[in-house]
Amino acid sequence: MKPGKFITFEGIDGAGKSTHISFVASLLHDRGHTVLTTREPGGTPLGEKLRALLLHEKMHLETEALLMFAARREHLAQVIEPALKRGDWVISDRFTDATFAYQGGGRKLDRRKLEALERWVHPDLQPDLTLLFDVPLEVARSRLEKSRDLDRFEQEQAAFFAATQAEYLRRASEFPERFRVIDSSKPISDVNQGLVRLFEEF
Ligand SMILES: Nc1ncnc2c1ncn2[C@@H]1O[C@H](COP(=O)(O)OP(=O)(O)O)[C@@H](O)[C@H]1O
Ligand SMILES: Cc1cn([C@H]2C[C@H](O)[C@@H](COP(=O)(O)OP(=O)(O)O)O2)c(=O)[nH]c1=O
Repeated sequence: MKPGKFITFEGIDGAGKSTHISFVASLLHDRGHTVLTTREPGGTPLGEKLRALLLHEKMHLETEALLMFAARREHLAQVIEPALKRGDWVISDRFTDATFAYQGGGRKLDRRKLEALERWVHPDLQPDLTLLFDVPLEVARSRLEKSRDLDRFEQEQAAFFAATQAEYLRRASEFPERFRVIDSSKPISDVNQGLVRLFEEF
């Protein structure tokens, strides 16, 4: 039983997740919720160390997937589960859908292995709502290049992001009850207005 709500933000790099997280957090805060925002990989001191390795060190694909779930295990135990039990609303910049999309879709790791890890690490928890920021690949790429130095994932080629995005969209149609796809090719103010409408019904 968890009195709080768990909301995740997903999308390929440059789709606009981080830009809209603080907007949604303040929207929910204004409605009287205590809101905790966090991110993956990361969200705990150990998780942030794993994040630095994941974003910058070369490693075997299965090591990558296992470390994503190791960081997630810690994140759930230290941050997400206690917050939801207290009744807080948790917003996470990425969660397990990202592992299915990047390690499964992008890097082609067998989905059954990821499903086994998911059953191990969080058998009874799924997000209440997942916002998938959807944007054409070229738009995401040009926003990224203008905004920051690129990490190990962001340096991948277009085919990798096409496969990652396709897996995100496949999951959105597999789990329509919790996914909402946001057209984030629109200007930031339009995306914000869409989010206001979406949260009126959530
Ligand atoms: N709807 C939008 N229109 C124009 N630029 C945007 C939009 N959303 C985000 N950006 C810009 O694109 C860049 C990447 O956005 P960011 O939120 O960091 O993406 P993500 O967290 O999904 O990787 C930032 O410079 C941000 O200001
Ligand atoms: C959570 C997660 C992230 N990632 C990748 C996607 C991103 O490229 C990277 C870091 O995510 P993110 O925090 O979105 O990067 P940034 O702060 O640069 O916007 O990690 C995976 O490959 N698998 C996962 O399970």
